[in-house]
Amino acid sequence: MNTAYLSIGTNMGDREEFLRLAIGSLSATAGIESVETSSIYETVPVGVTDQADFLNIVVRVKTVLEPLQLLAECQRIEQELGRVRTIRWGPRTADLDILLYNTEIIDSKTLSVPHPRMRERAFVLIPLTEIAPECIDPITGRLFREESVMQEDGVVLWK
Ligand SMILES: Nc1nc2nc(S)n(CCO)c2c(=O)[nH]1
Repeated sequence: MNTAYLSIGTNMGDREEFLRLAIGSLSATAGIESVETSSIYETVPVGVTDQADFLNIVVRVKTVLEPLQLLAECQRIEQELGRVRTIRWGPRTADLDILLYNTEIIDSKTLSVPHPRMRERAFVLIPLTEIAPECIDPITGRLFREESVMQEDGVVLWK
């Protein structure tokens, strides 16, 4: 059994409903045995800042799926929830990013793990360290909570 961490973000429509649907779809996916979720955080947009605030969570999944199979399922769920890739970094109904897969380091055209921008994203680090405070960066060998500067501004507990 493998352990993967995913970041889920949404800033369009009924944001909480999109999170609920994304979690439900993950739980119903063949090969995903369990889904544990962090609290929900409301977060200011990073990247393209003139857009609506996001709701973000991090989930821990136990899965027999290989990394690229898990990626395909995340992309399927994004499509199911109406993700239209128009403006890069723009608004989205649901964005599912693979953060970590066991302690693997993957660097391919289609998938980079650990997620290359996760260390600079408080909207990832805060929910990640909530559900996995002992999570270690497979590249540096250090705890994410210690190695990453977590600018907590812009990330507020929603529920
Ligand atoms: N706060 C926040 N900013 C973001 N910018 C992008 S792109 N995204 C989508 C995830 O890559 C987000 C997000 O999920 N949350």
